Amino acid sequence: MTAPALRTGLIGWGAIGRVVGRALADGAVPGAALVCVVDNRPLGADVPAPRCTVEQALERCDLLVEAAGQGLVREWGERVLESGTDLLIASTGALADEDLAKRLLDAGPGRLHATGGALGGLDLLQAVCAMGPLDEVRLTTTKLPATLEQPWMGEELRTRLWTATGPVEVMTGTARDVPERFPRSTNVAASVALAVGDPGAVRVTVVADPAARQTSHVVEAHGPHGSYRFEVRHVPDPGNPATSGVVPYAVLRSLGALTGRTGQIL
Ligand SMILES: NC(=O)C1=CN([C@@H]2O[C@H](COP(=O)(O)OP(=O)(O)OC[C@H]3O[C@@H](n4cnc5c(N)ncnc54)[C@H](OP(=O)(O)O)[C@@H]3O)[C@@H](O)[C@H]2O)C=CC1
Ligand SMILES: O=C([O-])CC(=O)C(=O)O
Repeated sequence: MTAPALRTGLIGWGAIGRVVGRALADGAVPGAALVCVVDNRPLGADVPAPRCTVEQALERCDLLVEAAGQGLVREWGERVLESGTDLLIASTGALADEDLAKRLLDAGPGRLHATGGALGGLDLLQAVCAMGPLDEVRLTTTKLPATLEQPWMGEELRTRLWTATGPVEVMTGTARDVPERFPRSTNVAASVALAVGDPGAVRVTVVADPAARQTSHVVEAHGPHGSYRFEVRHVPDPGNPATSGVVPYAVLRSLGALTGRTGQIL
């Protein structure tokens, strides 16, 4: 007998959500059925499932997929999990707030999951950390300047960003502070932190490069058991260049793993 399809709700009908929603409606993930879509904005005529509120989605769904932003995770994360609904998040940067991360990891009976998103190698880093802590973990993220401009930036940094003719370092910090400063662009830093178990241990450099037609993320780590380097270069989503085009497909892969699809690399 086949198990009933996981009733899946999607929060965020943007660059990630549209691809995920349409693929789910086309049956791309056997075992997951798109039930509803939540977004602040009008969804347009071609949305493949009814629009609803987060409260309504909690009544209708077994699993909510967050592709909206860190604010959604902050505002709704605990309520979703306490209602018994599972939550798969793209906006891992919300977990840079260690109090929130602890509350979400302790909450239930719903389970919290994070997609690997734009990064690879997190599974291996997690396995390595099970042998003991790493000595050093670094992430260097390079993106187009326009995707990195933030309201908190002063005149000097803003000018440096916009007049750059080559790579410009915009911020160095840890996975504790960087994802909050670039909430739509550096969730990957918090994802590395989730894999290694310590946001303060992940040194992050954010670089703006006007020639960066591809977004790059380089993770470097070493410790007593070995050295690791993962480098990815992604074509950005054409509608939202802060997001790499691969991310919705990473979310679909995560959904395939959650539904227990056979042959998955876990
Ligand atoms: N882990 C990873 O590797 C990555 C993670 N991300 C995360 O995924 C998020 C979504 O990315 P993307 O699809 O490109 O973003 P988009 O801005 O293209 O789409 C997000 C959509 O969600 C809506 N939204 C935001 N907040 C809420 C809310 N509280 N309730 C309902 N709808 C809401 C937005 O509406 P409005 O604009 O009106 O708020 C917008 O329509 C990013 O903000 C980022 O945090 C992105 C890329 C990679
Ligand atoms: O899509 C990417 O390359 C990464 C990204 O925006 C994020 O981590 O928030």
